Amino acid sequence: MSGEPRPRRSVLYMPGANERALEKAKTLPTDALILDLEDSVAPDAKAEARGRVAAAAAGGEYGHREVTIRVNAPGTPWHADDLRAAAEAGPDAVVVPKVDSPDTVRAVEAALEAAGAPDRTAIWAMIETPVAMFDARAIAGASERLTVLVMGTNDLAKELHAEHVPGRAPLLTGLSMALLAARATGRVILDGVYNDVKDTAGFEEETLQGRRMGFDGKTLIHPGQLEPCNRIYAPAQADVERSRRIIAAFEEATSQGRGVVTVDGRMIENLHVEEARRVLALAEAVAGR
Ligand SMILES: CC(C)(COP(=O)(O)OP(=O)(O)OC[C@H]1O[C@@H](n2cnc3c(N)ncnc32)[C@H](O)[C@@H]1OP(=O)(O)O)[C@@H](O)C(=O)NCCC(=O)NCCSC(=O)C[C@H](O)C(=O)O
Ligand SMILES: [Mg+2]
Repeated sequence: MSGEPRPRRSVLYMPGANERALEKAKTLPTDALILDLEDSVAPDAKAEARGRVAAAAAGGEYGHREVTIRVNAPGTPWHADDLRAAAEAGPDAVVVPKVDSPDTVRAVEAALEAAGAPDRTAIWAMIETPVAMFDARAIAGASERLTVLVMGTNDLAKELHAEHVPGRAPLLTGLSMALLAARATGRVILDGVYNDVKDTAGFEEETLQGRRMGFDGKTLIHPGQLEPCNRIYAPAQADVERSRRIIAAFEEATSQGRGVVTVDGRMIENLHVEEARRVLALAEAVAGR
């Protein structure tokens, strides 16, 4: 289920109880949506939000946007009902918070299948606890239905007793461990949210940091974060042109029996050509939006 260069530059959370936001999302330039039943929904509003979110996901009015439902965490009173409702709605994915072990993934998979979830409904696992960091590779590889890891940097900071600081030094170990797990298992991985919705410069700095680390996209909490996020996670025109030059130069070199060449003064080998092809495929997929 993974491996396709499907753009997931921007993945916007919205509170499942907020009807206006659910409606507004149909026109927002986001690659994917997470209709939230967990932290952004008060306990008294959970049941109503569940029905609202399931109807929105089943309604099929979100166009190219992937629609996912974030259920409440395993062990909470709402988890089983959320999974059943999500399975019946058949979204693109069910986002599971606070996944701490491969057994949790398998239990979610079994519950979705027992409730008749279609094959197209993937599992996205949130990696947001210290325990999950140490088991990230086993979690990521626990099921073929699991296609995406999602960083939960608010919960991670809370669990670590860490502060949110520019550069995210306290979180870098966890971010890197989850990234290694995603790449080791061929999964997509999304960066965590930036809480200050008015701080555009801070948001851009953190988004660029995530892209440079290797994330495939970022989770967001406000429509104002969409434009910079889509821009930063799309290959820039200069990268596209350089990728084309790399492929052309390497093809010419190999036709002459050489396995290495320079482009713009830098050594290019087969591995750089693979990366150039990945950039072009992503640019093409983004252009198709
Ligand atoms: C953060 C917010 C509470 C800010 O709300 P508000 O002050 O009302 O925003 P604005 O007035 O600027 O809103 C302008 C318009 O945009 C719409 N809007 C706002 N946010 C969204 C959204 N997320 N999706 C869709 N539309 C949105 C407003 O309705 C306004 O529309 P209009 O009236 O037509 O002008 C709010 O942005 C918000 O609730 N964000 C999402 C919060 C959320 O989902 N949190 C849970 C996920 S974060 C998390 O838990 C990560 C993880 O688990 C971890 O551990 O890190
Ligand atoms: Mg969280």
